Amino acid sequence: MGDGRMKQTELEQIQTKWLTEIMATPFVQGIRTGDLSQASRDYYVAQDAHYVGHFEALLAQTMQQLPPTLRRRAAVTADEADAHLGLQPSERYHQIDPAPHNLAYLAHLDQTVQLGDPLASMLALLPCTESYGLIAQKLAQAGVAPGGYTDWVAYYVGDAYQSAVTWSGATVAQLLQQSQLATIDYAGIYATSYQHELTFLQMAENQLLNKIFHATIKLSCEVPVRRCLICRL
Ligand SMILES: Cc1ncc(CN)c(N)n1
Repeated sequence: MGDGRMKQTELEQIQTKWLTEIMATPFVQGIRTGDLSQASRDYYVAQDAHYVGHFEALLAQTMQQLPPTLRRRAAVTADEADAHLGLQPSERYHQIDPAPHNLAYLAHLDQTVQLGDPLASMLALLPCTESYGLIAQKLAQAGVAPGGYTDWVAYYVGDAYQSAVTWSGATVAQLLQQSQLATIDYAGIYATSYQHELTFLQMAENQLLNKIFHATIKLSCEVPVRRCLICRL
């Protein structure tokens, strides 16, 4: 019989379920094969540059909620610019605004961190940190094709990133051990972040959307009042 508190195994089941779907997305597979359009990479990097900046601020807030013994000694921030460069974005990405799915993910993280409960905050942030560490390890194991985005994979399998993954997992494990019966839906918070991670990657390689944006961009050259909602061109 369980004691009503959340278990590590419950987290592992959630992680396995979502990671399987994440690995199957065309964007993740495109990183391995090199089959990603410029539009997809620009779109992803624009979204992620916005996301990472906000994530780092929320991680810094979470750090203040942790007992001092659990705080990370290494620098908290890593802007992931090298990972973005690894996807070879064009200058156009600077003109792409944050999309609703990105803002919805950040709103979930923000609302959770504002609860002020360190375990809830860490569980909301964990899918972000751990999923990319795992994605990159799996891609490296599968073997990145000659035209694939090896620098992106190298960034996330690198020691600096993997040590952040290890710290995040170990901190959650410690907080779980100390946790009392709670009214907060910890598993739900963690699963919701994973759902957002999947959507984020699905949106990055949405062929239909990319076609629409291209069509709109072409239109905007001739009819300036119609603008692409993403590029603002
Ligand atoms: C959306 C998202 N999730 C995770 C990561 C890896 N920190 C990222 N850069 N962006």
